[in-house]
Amino acid sequence: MTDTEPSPAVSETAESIATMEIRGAATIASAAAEALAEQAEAAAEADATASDPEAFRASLRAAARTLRETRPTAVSLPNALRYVLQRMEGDSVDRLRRSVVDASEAFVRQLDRAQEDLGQVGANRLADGDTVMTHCHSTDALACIEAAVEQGKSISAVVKETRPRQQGHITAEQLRDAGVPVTLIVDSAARRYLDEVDHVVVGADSIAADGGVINKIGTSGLAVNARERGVPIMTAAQTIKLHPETLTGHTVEIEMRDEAEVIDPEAREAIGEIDVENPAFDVTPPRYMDAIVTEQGQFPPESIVTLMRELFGEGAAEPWAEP
Ligand SMILES: O=P(O)(O)OC[C@H]1O[C@H](OP(=O)(O)O)[C@H](O)[C@@H]1O
Repeated sequence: MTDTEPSPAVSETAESIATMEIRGAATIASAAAEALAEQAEAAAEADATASDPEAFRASLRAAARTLRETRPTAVSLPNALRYVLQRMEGDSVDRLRRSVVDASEAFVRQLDRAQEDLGQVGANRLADGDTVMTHCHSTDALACIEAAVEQGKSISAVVKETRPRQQGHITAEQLRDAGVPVTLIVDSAARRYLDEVDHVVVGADSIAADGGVINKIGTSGLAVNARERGVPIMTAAQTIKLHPETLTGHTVEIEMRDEAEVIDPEAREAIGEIDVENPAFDVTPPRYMDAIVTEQGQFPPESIVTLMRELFGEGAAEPWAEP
């Protein structure tokens, strides 16, 4: 490891995020924070950085850049890196190391607490006997359903499989483990089943300042159909999903993934000359979303900007950039 080279632990985490072995906005955020702590431990031992505070700082910034470059859409990733790097302080390598490890642990604790708190808020929106529809796999959305079950409510679920990666299977398994009866459907059956559903509950990868919800591809179509059917839809999203750059007019980059996730290369070859596109996310305009549920309570999407200013008023610092 040279002074700016990421430790093997960081490279492994970055690779796992890029290949989606580690996935889901909150899980990515905690893995990134933990990887920075591992980088701090490794840099405190490495020849090039162990006795040079500036080289230590540079190696943490480089590690953060490696992690930042893995996937572009979930803002929880840069928000996690920001949280940890902004708390890196001290004039010796040992103090710097301690500050990074402490910040990383504090971040993960905060993340867990936030998910628990938002689960209670989301659960309050659900009534005994409700059927919910889910899309993709979101730990924040599941926290709401599981908290409702813990409140003693009887909840059942219609789970969309969520092509192309079928994260709905993970949701189905976790809900079943929580004692929720599950019906798994293909994505295109969603509108038909909305008639049997009381609530749609989804997660978010990023929330824009105008209240737009960036979530797994298919969320926006589901939201429009839910509105047409009169079924309320909520997004469960901890405040680390608020995207500070959108306060200054930036848009959220939508990740385009490999076409092999959509069609097997052989099948594609057999069809002949076609284009294949695989956007991983879409944007649901605020007018189609009933509520954004956070650990600080629920918000109409249009008012989320107030909370965003409060939490990220100073804008989107990039503490991983070279000074
Ligand atoms: O943070 P939690 O609620 O767990 O997940 C939030 C979102 O992250 C996932 O993205 P991907 O599967 O990583 O592409 C889904 O879009 C999900 O709604």
